[in-house]
Amino acid sequence: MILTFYKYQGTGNDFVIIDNRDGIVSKNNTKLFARLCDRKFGIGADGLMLLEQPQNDGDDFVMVYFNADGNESSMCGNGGRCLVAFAAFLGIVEDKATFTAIDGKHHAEIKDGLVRLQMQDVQEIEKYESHLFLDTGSPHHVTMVERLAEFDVQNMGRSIRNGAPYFESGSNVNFVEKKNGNLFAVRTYERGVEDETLSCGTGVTAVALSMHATQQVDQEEVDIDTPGGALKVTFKPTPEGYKDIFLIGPAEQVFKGEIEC
Ligand SMILES: N[C@@H](CCC[C@H](N)C(=O)O)C(=O)O
Repeated sequence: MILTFYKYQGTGNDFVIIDNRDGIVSKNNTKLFARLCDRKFGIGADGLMLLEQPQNDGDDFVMVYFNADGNESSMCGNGGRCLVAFAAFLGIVEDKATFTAIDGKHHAEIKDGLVRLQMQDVQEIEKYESHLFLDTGSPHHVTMVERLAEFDVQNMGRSIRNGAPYFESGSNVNFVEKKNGNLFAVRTYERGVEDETLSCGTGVTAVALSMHATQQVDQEEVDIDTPGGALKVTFKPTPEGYKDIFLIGPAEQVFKGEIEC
């Protein structure tokens, strides 16, 4: 079979996207997804997404996300932003979109060339001496470091991701350095990619909330520099947790192709 695919990137977090509204691809084809994401034997990507027919009232589409290892995983923030740009490219949406992903319903808007994606509310942030842990749709370990540019994200990230208390199910691991005011630099080790990626949307969302929760910042808007580009996170702190969380940044189509599978 010849499969048409699209390649997108959001601050360097890159994805293969397939329009699966007619169900041409089975969601259980882990081997195929891993091969398509392989940077030497396939197209190459941090993850793969299927855009599927909406199942719920008011939705424009369904997002199904797989990590580069081919396994379906939890929410991908940059992926969600890219899928909204893809839905606009297909003409499914104009400047506003509503879709369901594994963590529930999301609203998004395309404005001034950026995709503004609403993330799920976050009720709980676990604070430890050396780090924080929270779920922003995907699990994230957040730790402050000095000299982030020289930090060994690959080895430190891998050992935290595989160690206690995460073990096999794992966590994504974010290393953060405060730059100035409300600007932070972040590098992320992603589970399922098992490597540092150039950016992680749920990761920078976790960092922004963690920096607010630990009084590193008092604004309700945090700017994050990732190795792949700049993202912004806005939110409302309430006594019940963080609400109205938005992940804002660019998402662009890189190319379209066909592959035999
Ligand atoms: N790159 C993503 C996160 C993708 C999921 C993650 N690797 C996991 O399995 O938890 C993002 O932009 O949020």
